[in-house]
Amino acid sequence: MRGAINDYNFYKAASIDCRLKCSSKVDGFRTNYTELGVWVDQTFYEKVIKKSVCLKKCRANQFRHRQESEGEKDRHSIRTIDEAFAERRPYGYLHYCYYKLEQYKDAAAAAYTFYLANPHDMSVLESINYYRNLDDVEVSDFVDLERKDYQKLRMEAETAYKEEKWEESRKKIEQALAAYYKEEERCRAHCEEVHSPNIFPDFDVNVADLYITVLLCQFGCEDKLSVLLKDKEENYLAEHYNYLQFLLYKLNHVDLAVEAVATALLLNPDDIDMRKNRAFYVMNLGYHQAHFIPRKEAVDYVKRRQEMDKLLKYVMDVYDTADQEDEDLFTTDEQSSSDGIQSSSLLHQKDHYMKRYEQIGIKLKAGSKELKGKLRFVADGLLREEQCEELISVLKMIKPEEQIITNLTVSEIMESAKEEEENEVALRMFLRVSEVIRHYTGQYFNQSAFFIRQAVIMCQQPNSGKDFTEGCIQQSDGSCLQSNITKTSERHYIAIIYLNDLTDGHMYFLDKDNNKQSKVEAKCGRLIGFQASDRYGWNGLSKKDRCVLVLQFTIDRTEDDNSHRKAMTQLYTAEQTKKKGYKNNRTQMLKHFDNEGLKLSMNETDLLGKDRFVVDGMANEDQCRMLMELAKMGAIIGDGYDGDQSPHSDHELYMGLSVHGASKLVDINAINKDVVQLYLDLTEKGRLWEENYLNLSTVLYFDFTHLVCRKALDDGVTSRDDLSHQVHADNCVIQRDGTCRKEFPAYIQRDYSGLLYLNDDFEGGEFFFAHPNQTEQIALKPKCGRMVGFNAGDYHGVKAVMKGQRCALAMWFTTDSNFKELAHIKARKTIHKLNQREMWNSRDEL
Ligand SMILES: O=C(O)CCC(=O)C(=O)O
Ligand SMILES: [Fe+2]
Repeated sequence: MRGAINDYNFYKAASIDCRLKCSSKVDGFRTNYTELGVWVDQTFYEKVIKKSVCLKKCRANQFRHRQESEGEKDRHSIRTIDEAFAERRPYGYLHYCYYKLEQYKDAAAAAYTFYLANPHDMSVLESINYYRNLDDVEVSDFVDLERKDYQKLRMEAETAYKEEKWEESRKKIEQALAAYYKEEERCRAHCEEVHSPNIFPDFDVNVADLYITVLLCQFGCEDKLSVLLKDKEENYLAEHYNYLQFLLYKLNHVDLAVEAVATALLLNPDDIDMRKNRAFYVMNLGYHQAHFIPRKEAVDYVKRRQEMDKLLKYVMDVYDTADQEDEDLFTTDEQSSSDGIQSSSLLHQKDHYMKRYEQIGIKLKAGSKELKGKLRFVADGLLREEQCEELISVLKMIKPEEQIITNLTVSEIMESAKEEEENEVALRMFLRVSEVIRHYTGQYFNQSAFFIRQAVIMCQQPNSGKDFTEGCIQQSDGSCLQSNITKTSERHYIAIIYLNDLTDGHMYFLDKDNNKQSKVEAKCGRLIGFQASDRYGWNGLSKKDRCVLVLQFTIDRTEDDNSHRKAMTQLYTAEQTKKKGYKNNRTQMLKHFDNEGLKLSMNETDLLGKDRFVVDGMANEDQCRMLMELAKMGAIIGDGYDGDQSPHSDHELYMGLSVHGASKLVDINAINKDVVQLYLDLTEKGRLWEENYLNLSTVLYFDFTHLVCRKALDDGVTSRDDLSHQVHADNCVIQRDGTCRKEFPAYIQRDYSGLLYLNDDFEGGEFFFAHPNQTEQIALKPKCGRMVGFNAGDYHGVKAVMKGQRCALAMWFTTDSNFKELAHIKARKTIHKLNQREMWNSRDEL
């Protein structure tokens, strides 16, 4: 029996070897059309003939020393034998023989091998139980004698994985994959072997019929191989890439991990976990759609299976049924229209995104017509004023030395961010903004594979720019316009974003004779997109620095600059380490607050909702008065609402002062620094309370902080049925059906909200929580030092302020450090600087 198994295995392996060898040999042939006449597709039949010759030779050679049995010539009996071996029937006999010979270890292995293919066979189960109870048989004796390399390696990989030996596991998984693909190829070759014809009565029909049988068999290879022990495993092959992505991530090969994600999703697009992984790489590590390219081996595999599938479907639909002679397999409707679908969906996608961008304030201002060039556009609203200022100040901080042109790259900010927290926040913003610009520009130009090639912040001093007339037309990198434009720049695009408003120093597009075609004025947040081969230049500057953010894009993946992803990864890792070490010392903190006189007035039970609280004593009367005073002096009407003085109610005046605004006022000496210090301290106290009271396991960051007043207008209206602030949630848009959707233009990054009230000398103005149908759930009256906190997704509103003015410190928190409000750090720095100056001054006086 052992001899039979050995013989069979040899026969099978040798035949497959011959087939593979001969296939690869004929695949290399170029067909000579004159050799065989024109009555058939020569390429195909010539290959068949040559392969047949090769096979005959190869087999004769392989089986030289073996006797060819009668059965070898009889395909039918070969198939029967094949089935018997596939079901492992010989092992059923084998284990019984060993049993009789009292070789129990061998018997155990044979029985186990048989059992794996016949798990429902009661007698073999009994035998296994019997062997298991024997003294000289151990668990390790139950081995699968037919186990293939690809299964063995996969098991070893899983063992290493469980033991957290990442490198070893990765190596094994890669080997398992290589072994799988090899085994699958052999499986397909074997299909040809088993179903090969040896008689040709009706040549064409027979060849076709037989080919279909082979095809069916080959298509089944995946199922056949998707077994580790005895049961078929779902997504067997895809699982390898699942392991791989985790291992590669652990081993810090993030680019390769991304490739594994793409491959896993190619093989199993419905894998929810893998989709989440993809989102993780995009959100946290700076990858985008075009980076997710699956491995070639899997692409080929899938393509081959699709082709087989298509052919088989064709067979089902057409070949077996009717006389549709003209049916052409290779120009099906699906295929001919697919290009059309693709391009129209790309256009559709562009429209979709452009609308979305409009909702968040990014507006297209000019296109090719206005700018007089095919691929050009101008859009506004890419950056807010404070973001423009921030990017400029980062440059000035890192490179303070005076230069005509100063450039700052992502890597340089990354270096500086290691020491300065402020620069870290700026770096996050820079990366976020660059990504938006990349996506926007790519969408505009209908390029889905769009990569950043280079990104710099650049400032140029006044009067250093040469005008057109002086023979140098300056480009975004400070060089002069070249007359010979290289061909390579066709695949490059440029985006220039102005960081300041200027009355001069505008950009011009030029024709080939350097005549001005169109002009774009400088304005913070204005984006100009165009092809790198376009001719453009700047007017000489006269008054202020001209600062811009310049992004160069490429559609060639090999030119993709990875410093953005490196920076994102660095930030993410640092954040994770910080989070690990982070333990909020809840009890101690709350005790400290208790000593300070803070008192919890209402908890989540009182307030009818999880994560809600009201705490009193957060500020004393003096502190409230000082902040009311600050609001009176510094609050801007319509702040945060584009200057709209009554954004919520026509009968009230709305005004606000952000931390950013307050810090600007101290900087120009318009307000006292101590009151800004108080602004910072009280909001920090509120933040700490909320983080500790809610017992959050992560840090709460400020996302936005606003000192806000709502003042009843003296408009003679005494009865009102409107609200001071309609029912809303702080991080989502309430839908008609009462659900809330986290989408633009809501501030979806906000996780928790807090309001610290400063006064109670007004009428109306109660805060209330609301039901999904927007009716009142529970209301409370503001007063000095009272803070209400809640989940930013909770529905709430403010009743009409009937008389007087109602002020509060509004705080919105996020757990996402990417949105950390930079102004708090900045304001502290400014105050620190002023304190130091004061100290020096008082020393001088002594
Ligand atoms: O001032 C209040 O009590 C609430 C204000 C509010 O909900 C908001 O501005 O989002
Ligand atoms: Fe709100």
